[in-house]
Amino acid sequence: MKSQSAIEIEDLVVERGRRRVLHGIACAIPAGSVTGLLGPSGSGKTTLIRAIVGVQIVKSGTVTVLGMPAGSAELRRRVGYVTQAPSVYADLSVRENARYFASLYGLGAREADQAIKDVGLSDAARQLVGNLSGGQRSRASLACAMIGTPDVLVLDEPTVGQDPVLRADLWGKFHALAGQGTTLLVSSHVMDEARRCDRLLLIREGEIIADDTPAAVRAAAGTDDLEEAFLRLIRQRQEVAA
Ligand SMILES: Nc1ncnc2c1ncn2[C@@H]1O[C@H](COP(=O)(O)OP(=O)(O)OP(=O)(O)O)[C@@H](O)[C@H]1O
Repeated sequence: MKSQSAIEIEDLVVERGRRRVLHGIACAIPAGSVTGLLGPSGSGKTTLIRAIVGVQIVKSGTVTVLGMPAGSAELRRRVGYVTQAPSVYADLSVRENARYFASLYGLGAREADQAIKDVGLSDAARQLVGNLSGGQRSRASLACAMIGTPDVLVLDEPTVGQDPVLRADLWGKFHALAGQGTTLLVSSHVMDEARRCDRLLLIREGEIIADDTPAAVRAAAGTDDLEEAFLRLIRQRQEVAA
């Protein structure tokens, strides 16, 4: 059976600062999976994410999330979004932040503490967020976004600044959430993270150049190395265009 799509994008065109940055993107992101959005800096990852969470003005095209137009009021509680800039209160402790976000969902201390544990921040739970390292702060944001188990969780470069052990733990957590039915879209410009995804969307200069499983991307490019595969797919496109 074909898995249902949680996010569907058709002919999406976005202009920023009078420059076209997404050129007619079309893709479908299956429900209950971890999809990696990978591409170089400036390729349009954050812009695409902004369109999915409904905060980006689009020139044309459609973005449908859980069967509704992106940005619909009903999606607010069902879609979690972690931006690159931490979105937690610096003058509250990690625990106070988590409990505050839990209260918005009618949840309590138990769920808040579990989310803190899930991102490996239990030891820092009493610290003010303003006193944390950058990597710890972004994990605090992630914990708050995971509370309430949204149906769709969109994470913009969530593993930047994390050490390799924590990165592996976080990816484990992403897959556990997907196993429970959450659809995750995780952006990264680190190709090493691509192998950890169920599916990949490779984006370059505002165009999708691959939308498949890591294994299929490797096979299409004829290499086991995903970074090399990305380069080969770019070259293939350039040859076709020439
Ligand atoms: N507010 C803005 N006004 C004008 N142009 C913008 C704005 N924000 C981004 N851009 C441009 O849009 C393009 C896509 O940017 P975007 O932030 O989506 O890329 P990205 O892939 O997320 O990059 P990074 O990995 O560095 O975060 C870039 O060329 C960028 O310069």
